[in-house]
Amino acid sequence: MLKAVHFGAGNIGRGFIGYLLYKSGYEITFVDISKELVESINNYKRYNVIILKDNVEKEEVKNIKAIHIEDEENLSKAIVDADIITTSVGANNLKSIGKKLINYLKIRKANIDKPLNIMACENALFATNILKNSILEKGDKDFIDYVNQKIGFPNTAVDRIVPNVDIKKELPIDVAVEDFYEWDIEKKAIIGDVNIKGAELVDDLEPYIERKLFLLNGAHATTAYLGYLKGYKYIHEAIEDDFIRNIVSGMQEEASLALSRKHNIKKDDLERYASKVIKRFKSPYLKDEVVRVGREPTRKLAGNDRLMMPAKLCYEIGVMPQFILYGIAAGFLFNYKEDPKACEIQDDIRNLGLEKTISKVTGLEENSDLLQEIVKKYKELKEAFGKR
Ligand SMILES: NC(=O)C1=CN([C@@H]2O[C@H](COP(=O)(O)OP(=O)(O)OC[C@H]3O[C@@H](n4cnc5c(N)ncnc54)[C@H](O)[C@@H]3O)[C@@H](O)[C@H]2O)C=CC1
Ligand SMILES: O=P(O)(O)OC[C@H]1O[C@](O)(CO)[C@@H](O)[C@@H]1O
Repeated sequence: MLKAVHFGAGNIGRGFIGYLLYKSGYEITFVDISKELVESINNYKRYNVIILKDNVEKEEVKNIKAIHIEDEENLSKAIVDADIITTSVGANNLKSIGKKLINYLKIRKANIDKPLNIMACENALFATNILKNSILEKGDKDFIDYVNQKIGFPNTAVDRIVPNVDIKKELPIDVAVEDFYEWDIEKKAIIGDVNIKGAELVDDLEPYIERKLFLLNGAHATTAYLGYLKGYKYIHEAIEDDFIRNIVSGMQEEASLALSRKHNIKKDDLERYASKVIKRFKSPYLKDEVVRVGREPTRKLAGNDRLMMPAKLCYEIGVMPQFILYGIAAGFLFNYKEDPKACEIQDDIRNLGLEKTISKVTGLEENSDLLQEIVKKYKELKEAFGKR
């Protein structure tokens, strides 16, 4: 049986990547930092994926086990035997995974000679490259040659909304997911074969990653930050608010203009994709909390992420992205106390001032047009809704 090692046994790990790997005939070894989650997986040796729609479906995932990230002996064995390694740990945790993989890949090099593909499945542009660079950065020539010849590092775009929804579960590790999913994998970077049911191998991945990161994740973050500001708990409630939906659709139009210019994608293809995303947000089954979708705002408001990237692309073609900037401004008003990164931004606004904080998070110059527009929109939104 084909063997997969997956780092990050969370929502996406179990609800999407693990689900499709199992359906493709892989035996899955999950690796996680949570001892409780590792014990739970080894205790039950299976879990259910609950597909949230009008007639809820349940699909079982079996042939699984789990290893704790510090269990060096078993992790080493799993890496040596693996046919595929995937991650869904959060883009900010990729570098630490890469560093851990170095020694295990050196042991693999000395013991086995079969192709291996490593794929990061994160909401970030070219996340697999981040992982690959952290594996190679201190390597000697022999190791670098081995990695470049024997290991494929395809980038991916992963899309399935997997909320932390509170529903009746048979097992504590069951996971509830939206009905939709899309997994695009960079064909040219694969070594040997990767056959995953439901995943699509694409020649040019960049348009897929940027379309998803801007039109889904960017729209999602905009809905989340404005929804939080107006006191909504769930995405499906916030997207029904006309003021919010108007800004979200406007930001999708701006991002679509940038995408169509950069990747020569037909406008009506992007419009169809964008309106399907809004329909997905409206699903009342997901009960997706705005504070999950808006989590870690320092990452989501950063210069290389889902809002600033399309904003800069618009500005470069002479368009001031008014709606995208409302989403970014709302992100700086996201003062959710349970989110350490949201608290970091609010502390900085108090200590450094608004303009310095926006510059620190987004990478924009303080005197830039985009930053000054964000400041204006921040003040407008705060005046109108900032009572929280
Ligand atoms: N939840 C969703 O709807 C989607 C999430 N994603 C992306 O998938 C990734 C994971 O997201 P979720 O599954 O929602 O988060 P999650 O928090 O449910 O799962 C992350 C898992 O990774 C584990 N983890 C964290 N650092 C680790 C490390 N250094 N070593 C091993 N395990 C580690 C955590 O213990 C947790 O179990 C993120 O990059 C996210 O952006 C992508 C598409 C959809
Ligand atoms: O996982 P992140 O990047 O923190 O943000 C959550 C986003 O990812 C998604 O899981 C979809 O990719 C959505 O739930 C949301 O847009």
